Amino acid sequence: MKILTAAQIHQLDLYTQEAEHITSLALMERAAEAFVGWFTKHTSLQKEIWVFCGRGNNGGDGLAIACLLINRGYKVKPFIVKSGPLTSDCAANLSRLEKMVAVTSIVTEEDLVKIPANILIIDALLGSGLNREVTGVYAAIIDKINATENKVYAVDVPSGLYSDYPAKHAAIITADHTITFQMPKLMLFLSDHEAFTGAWHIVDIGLKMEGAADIVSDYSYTDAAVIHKMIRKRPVFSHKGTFGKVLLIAGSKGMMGAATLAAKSILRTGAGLVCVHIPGSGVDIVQTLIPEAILSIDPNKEVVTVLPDIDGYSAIGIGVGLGEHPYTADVLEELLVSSVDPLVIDASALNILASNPHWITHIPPNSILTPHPRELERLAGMKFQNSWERLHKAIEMAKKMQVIIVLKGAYTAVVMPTGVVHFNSTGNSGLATAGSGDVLTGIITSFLAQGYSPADAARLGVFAHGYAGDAAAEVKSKAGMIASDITEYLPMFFLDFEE
Ligand SMILES: NC(=O)C1=CN([C@@H]2O[C@H](COP(=O)(O)OP(=O)(O)OC[C@H]3O[C@@H](n4cnc5c(N)ncnc54)[C@H](O)[C@@H]3O)[C@@H](O)[C@H]2O)[C@@H](O)CC1
Ligand SMILES: [K+]
Repeated sequence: MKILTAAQIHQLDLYTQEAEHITSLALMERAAEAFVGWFTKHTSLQKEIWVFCGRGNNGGDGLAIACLLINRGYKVKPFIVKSGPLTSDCAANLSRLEKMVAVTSIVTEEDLVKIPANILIIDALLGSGLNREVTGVYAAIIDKINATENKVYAVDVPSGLYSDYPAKHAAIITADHTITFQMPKLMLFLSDHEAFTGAWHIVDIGLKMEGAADIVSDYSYTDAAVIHKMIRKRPVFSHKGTFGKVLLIAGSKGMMGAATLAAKSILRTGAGLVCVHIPGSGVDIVQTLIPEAILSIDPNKEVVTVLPDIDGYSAIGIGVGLGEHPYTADVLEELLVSSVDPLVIDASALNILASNPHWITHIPPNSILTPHPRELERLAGMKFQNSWERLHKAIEMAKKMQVIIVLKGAYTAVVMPTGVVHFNSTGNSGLATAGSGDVLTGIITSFLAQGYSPADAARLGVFAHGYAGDAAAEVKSKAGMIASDITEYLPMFFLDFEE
């Protein structure tokens, strides 16, 4: 699903109105109904609801929401900012609401009343039309709402947060839930914004998505629909060679578990065969834990010192648990120089690269690098001030290096060599556990070996990893799940998307 800017969404609104011969007021009513559908499912009738509405169409949504909630028996106290003129749809909903209940006007800060405890708040002050710093009466209301302990539900976006770029001002609603219309906005994906957005949820307001076909966006959201189109069925007439042969160069003394996790994930993702090149001391461990894997044994017991024969493999992954011994670094250099096809590069291999930045030119184009934020900082040779800077540095690096960067975290960003970014939709905080990255490397390498393009292998891999993590968390809990559970729940992904 494309992620559109506020201006592009407005374009889509107009397209929908024209295509369906409906007014903007009717579309606003749909948005209000979609919000209320979510809201009534997740709240009870018991608490009074204060609805704060601004002068634009976000405020119009708030007023329409208030009407709908009153009709459903909720006790509602609405407020309208009247520091200037209202948009026509906002005014239309205000006169409708005023026939049902008294609406308190807020013209200046003096009109603000004390907000009691134990109510629910709907924030419909400012939406995607925000185009300047928030000051004056809007800022005063936002501060007052944020100072209470009440649960806050933001309509479309938390008021004060721009949809497409970070805000510099302080007056931004800190919502518990953001109910966003039709598609996620770019700002919902930045970790620094979690305090403002809370948990966010997409509700369908029936915009005609074919109107977005020609709209160009550098950002997209990898949801289940995308994956259903991407994933291929396994052919009936197949043998293990059909599904690719993976070489994994991994492990060092004390970190053989990483090699095991990645190798097992390669197999659980459906590759036909995996050969793991490990130091000698890991043989019993890996052979016992994964009898299905073939071993290539390094002459050194503790670290990888020799590059095995790389011919005949459909994909090669390097880095998990390797350590950064100088001999191991030499192996990485040799692999980079002698490879033509894209590689999957993770963990120790990324740190070795960060220490040897001149090797970057040897990385085969379209290779997949899977750094977590700290590893990206080391690769970039700088500290990032915030997640916006981090994302933009990743885009710059992916373009410059002509590689795919999988920037790991909530909504993992898969950044293409073109600069296009695909945010992932699956996963939970339980994935932030030791070994989870090793599992991801295994999954991506496996998809690559099965003939998916590097771009698809990265997006599929990240989605499947998150999906398996969600399935694991349902049974084992977010805190209680461990990396090997992600591997064990990978079959859930294939049952739901391939079978
Ligand atoms: N466009 C449409 O057809 C639809 C829009 N919808 C709603 O409309 C919202 C967008 O509405 P608008 O474009 O009217 O904009 P907003 O309601 O977000 O903003 C209202 C007005 O506030 C002004 N403003 C901007 N920044 C300000 C600031 N810092 N301080 C004070 N005033 C400021 C703007 O000039 C704008 O006219 C969406 O977020 C969504 O909630 C939905 O009803 C669905 C349909
Ligand atoms: K809002």
